[in-house]
Amino acid sequence: MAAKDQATTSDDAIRVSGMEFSYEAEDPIFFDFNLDLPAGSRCLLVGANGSGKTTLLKILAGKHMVGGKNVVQVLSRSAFHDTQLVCSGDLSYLGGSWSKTVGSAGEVPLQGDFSAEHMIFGGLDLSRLFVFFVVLVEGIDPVRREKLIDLLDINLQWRMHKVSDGQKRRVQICMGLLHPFKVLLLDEVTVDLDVVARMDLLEFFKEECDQRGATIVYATHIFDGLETWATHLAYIQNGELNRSSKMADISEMKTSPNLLSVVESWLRSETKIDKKKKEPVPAWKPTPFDNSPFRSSRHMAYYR
Ligand SMILES: Nc1ncnc2c1ncn2[C@@H]1O[C@H](COP(=O)(O)OP(=O)(O)OP(=O)(O)O)[C@@H](O)[C@H]1O
Repeated sequence: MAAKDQATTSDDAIRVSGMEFSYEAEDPIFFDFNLDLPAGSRCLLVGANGSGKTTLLKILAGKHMVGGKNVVQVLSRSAFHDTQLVCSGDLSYLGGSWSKTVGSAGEVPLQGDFSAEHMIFGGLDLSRLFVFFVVLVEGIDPVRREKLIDLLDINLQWRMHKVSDGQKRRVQICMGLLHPFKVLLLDEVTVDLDVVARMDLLEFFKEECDQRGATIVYATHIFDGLETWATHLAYIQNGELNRSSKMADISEMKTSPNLLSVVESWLRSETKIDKKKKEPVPAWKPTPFDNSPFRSSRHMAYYR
């Protein structure tokens, strides 16, 4: 699926070929990185802390520019250059911590009078609003909105400055899902949710992919219930795509169908390799013999 030399198909929702990226004045995070995902897939993005998951999701969301115009394509359009991808709501990114203003929550496309720009210019701070106003975005299918409000158990009378982190997160997720996205990028968004909200949300995502052909990439460290949820898995190690395949093709899952143990074993062996690489070369220590006229090569060899 992901190999550079493997032919991509026209129904790929995500296509990354030969991508290189580095943060300003830093060593490259990605070098010649390739990933293809077919429309309708639900791909888990796994990897150790700092391996590059968030960076990759942000690149797919068009938030970071990479060299070359068609290197990162979402729905056959350039993720960075085609701003309509996000503005239309076809591409939605949900991640990071909840922010108080629409300006930052504007990762979610808001339309109509409640547009992100309008709110920023108005200097309006979402944090004191009734949730009712936050989710009442114009041009949204009311049935879909009701479904999401019900699914996420959102009380429209909540005041944003008086709700818990998990409740804020539910509102953020609701806003991000109001528009029927075609590609959804999720960066560990279920972390504040209780188990019922999380499982219901995963089921909703599954329906979106199965019924509408939407594509989801989900970076997470929480694997409960994901064995049967995901269709694909991409494992990033230090900016390299270590594995990328259909879930059904992961050989380790056939012997132990427990995703947590499988990923844990990958990360543990990765840590061992990294530790070996980092093992310091024993430093040469000067000894009393070094300055002695009687020192022998045997002594020197012993101390080095
Ligand atoms: N704004 C930045 N400037 C410079 N380096 C950064 C920046 N953001 C991330 N990095 C570096 O890029 C690498 C990948 O970070 P990234 O956040 O993509 O990892 P991650 O896999 O999402 O990690 P985690 O599982 O901890 O969320 C890390 O080495 C990190 O230090």
